Amino acid sequence: MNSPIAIDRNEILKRYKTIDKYTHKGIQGHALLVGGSYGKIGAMCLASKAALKTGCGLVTAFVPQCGYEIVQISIPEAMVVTDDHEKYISEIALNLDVNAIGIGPGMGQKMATQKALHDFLSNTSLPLVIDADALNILSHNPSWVALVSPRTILTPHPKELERLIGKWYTEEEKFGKTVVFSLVNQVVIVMKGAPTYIVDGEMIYVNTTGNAALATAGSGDVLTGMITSLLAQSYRSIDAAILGVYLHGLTADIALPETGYQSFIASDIIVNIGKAYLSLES
Ligand SMILES: NC(=O)C1=CN([C@@H]2O[C@H](COP(=O)(O)OP(=O)(O)OC[C@H]3O[C@@H](n4cnc5c(N)ncnc54)[C@H](OP(=O)(O)O)[C@@H]3O)[C@@H](O)[C@H]2O)[C@@H](O)CC1
Ligand SMILES: Nc1ncnc2c1ncn2[C@@H]1O[C@H](COP(=O)(O)OP(=O)(O)O)[C@@H](O)[C@H]1O
Ligand SMILES: [Mg+2]
Repeated sequence: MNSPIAIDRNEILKRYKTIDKYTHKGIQGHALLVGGSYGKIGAMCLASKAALKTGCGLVTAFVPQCGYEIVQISIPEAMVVTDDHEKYISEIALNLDVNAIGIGPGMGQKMATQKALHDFLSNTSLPLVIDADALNILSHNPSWVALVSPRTILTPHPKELERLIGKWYTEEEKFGKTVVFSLVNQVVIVMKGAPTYIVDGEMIYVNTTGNAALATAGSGDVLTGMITSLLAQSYRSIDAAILGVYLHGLTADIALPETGYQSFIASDIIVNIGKAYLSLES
């Protein structure tokens, strides 16, 4: 295994793009977030708001009908399109001009949702982030991984990674299997944890920001929104993954003196994205 490249400020400044003075929301990128189910619409609220705060121009959330008012009221800046089903996603039918899609947070794994994911993957070649239940559905249906477009970003936590690649017995075996999965399927894998590693074929990166405050409900959902936003802003997959993971961790480092480990919640990541960006400008 190649020794990992540290994702530090230097690596970030090689990739970070400042905003053009004359940009407008129409060219700043449109991110679509797909997910949510009854009782887990919050995951989509977090992902959608994080996408907006990471800088894309437009965000649309695709949720089951029970999520309509929740997302509209909690994030007035986001647009909402609903599935035909009340409580879970049953068909991802939309006719929108978007630049990137993040799918999975809070989505559940109902049979109809599984079929919806299958049909969606068969029909999209847009830049994509696959997280949470969308990853779990792929683990249940391994042949569907072949439907995933090259350069797609997968963001598993350790349990989701195990479901995807199978059990490992040593760290070396875990990385070996992840590298093979990345090479065979041509995907970028964000191995979330402490620390987070990013695997792009044989290239392995290790993040240097973040702390245990991030061990809180919804912090992965926020990361999905952030990376999807960066993809929508035309960052290459590997750069979106690297920059998203770095900024996400940096928010927790910035907030820690005020919140401590215990009272930091996923919304605090979103609140501190601005300060994380500003620290790149100074
Ligand atoms: N407000 C909302 O709407 C929210 C909605 N959410 C949505 O809920 C759905 C289910 O997602 P989920 O991740 O909670 O469940 P699941 O895949 O069974 O994994 C849990 C198990 O994985 C493990 N594990 C996790 N991290 C680990 C680590 N760092 N290091 C080691 N192990 C780790 C750990 O396993 P254990 O160690 O207990 O065996 C843990 O018990 C999903 O759609 C998500 O988006 C949530 O985001 C919450 C907020
Ligand atoms: N102890 C920790 N130190 C640093 N980062 C952590 C720690 N625990 C969790 N994280 C980060 O928090 C996020 C958790 O993601 P995930 O488990 O998908 O949360 P959720 O599904 O609740 O949104 C990941 O980005 C992970 O790297
Ligand atoms: Mg998660």
